[in-house]
Amino acid sequence: MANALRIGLAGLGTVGTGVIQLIEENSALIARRAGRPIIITAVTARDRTKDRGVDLTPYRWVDDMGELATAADVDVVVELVGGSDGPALTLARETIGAGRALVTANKAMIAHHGAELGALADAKGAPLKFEAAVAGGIPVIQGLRDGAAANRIDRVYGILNGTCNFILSAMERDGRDFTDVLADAQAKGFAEADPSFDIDGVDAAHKLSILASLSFGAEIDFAGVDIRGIRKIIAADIAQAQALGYRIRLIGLAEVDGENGGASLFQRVQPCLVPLDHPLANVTGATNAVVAEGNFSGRLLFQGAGAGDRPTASAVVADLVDIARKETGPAFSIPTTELEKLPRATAAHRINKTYLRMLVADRPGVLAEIAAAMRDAGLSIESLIQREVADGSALIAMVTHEAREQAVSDTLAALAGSDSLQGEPMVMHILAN
Ligand SMILES: NC(=O)C1=CN([C@@H]2O[C@H](COP(=O)(O)OP(=O)(O)OC[C@H]3O[C@@H](n4cnc5c(N)ncnc54)[C@H](O)[C@@H]3O)[C@@H](O)[C@H]2O)C=CC1
Ligand SMILES: N[C@@H](CC=O)C(=O)O
Ligand code: NA
Repeated sequence: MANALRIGLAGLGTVGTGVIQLIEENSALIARRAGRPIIITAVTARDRTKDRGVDLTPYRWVDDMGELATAADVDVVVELVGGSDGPALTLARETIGAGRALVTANKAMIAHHGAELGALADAKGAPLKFEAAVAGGIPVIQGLRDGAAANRIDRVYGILNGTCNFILSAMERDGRDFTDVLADAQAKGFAEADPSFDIDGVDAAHKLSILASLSFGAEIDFAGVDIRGIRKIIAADIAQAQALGYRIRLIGLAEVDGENGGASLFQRVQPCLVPLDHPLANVTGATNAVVAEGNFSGRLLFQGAGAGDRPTASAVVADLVDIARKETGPAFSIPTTELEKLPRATAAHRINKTYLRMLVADRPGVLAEIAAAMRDAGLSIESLIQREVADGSALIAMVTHEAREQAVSDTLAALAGSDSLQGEPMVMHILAN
């Protein structure tokens, strides 16, 4: 058998220890499929003495992470440290700069620096692979970059954050409290080091910007993602959504918009109401799902575990198998320097059905005031639930007919400052089938 592919592993947390376990447990199978053994030679993390439940004695411990970039006993660096900048980025630059392959699960780094790293990797002929960075164990990067390579894709969307999906589905199943479920997701290793990245939609936006680039051949534009997280969802939203025939999911959606004649890029992460008969409504727990619409393939649905040690390790090692087989090519779907810079699309013309939830003063005339604001903006109601929630307060939850986003903004602007409203209205779009 050919020479082993030798791995320098940076980061020994949830994903890093999963990679060690996978390479140990499936070594014979991996060697057969890769055409040569894949072995770990050197490892590094913050704390050498920590008990991680894996035996590190077969591997050379490296104190200075940067050493892996040029170490003589390393062919591929696997970066599982995290963080868009800092030591992960330095390691990535030095590794690729040295003409060496880099595998990473770091979506934050790819979303922010993918253009620079991809261009460097392409120029150096050094593989840069990041299957684990989007939707954990689901082979969606490979699916879009290779499997759907012959298609024009104009729309990609899905459930891209395991932590949020775990929280939303536990809240809907058990009526549990948000913070209580977040602690569970953290204990299972799903959440980011800073869980606000999950809850506030930033992690999903990192992934969406990478998916959009792969799907549309566009430059990554993370700063262009309109991001809303799940913090403002209350138990009543989940209950009302269910009563109206929906489930709430955090959805990332990217689309090539032709509204202004030329192509522009629309990217948004937001909680949406998903109709019960939509495939994404039944995606529960830390599962992710990505839908891509190819002009010849039709609708593709990728679904599987989006987070956690074993599924994420599966994606990391799949990248290593590709490198061992020398099946590489450019970092993105086309050479990085040829990715098109698409202008950002505006949203006012977009048409949605919309869920609006308002906490209001429970007194005569309030519903009429809301209805008048909606009428003036050209927004009509498809269904509505009103119930008293506390002395003097009522909750109104409604789904509108399809309307331009501008009509919803106009309605809310007309109601802003009204003393009938108690707190900010919650706005969520209905995901179209
Ligand atoms: N946990 C998950 O389910 C998934 C995580 N990812 C990504 O994988 C990467 C790793 O995530 P986890 O394993 O969950 O993180 P983690 O926090 O469990 O592990 C991070 C590891 O990096 C080491 N590290 C951090 N800063 C360091 C520094 N300055 N010097 C040396 N070592 C340092 C830590 O000691 C630890 O061993 C992140 O980029 C994350 O976004 C991607 C997909 C799924
Ligand atoms: N924190 C992320 C981990 C995987 O990317 C998530 O919850 O999806
Ligand atoms: Na993946």
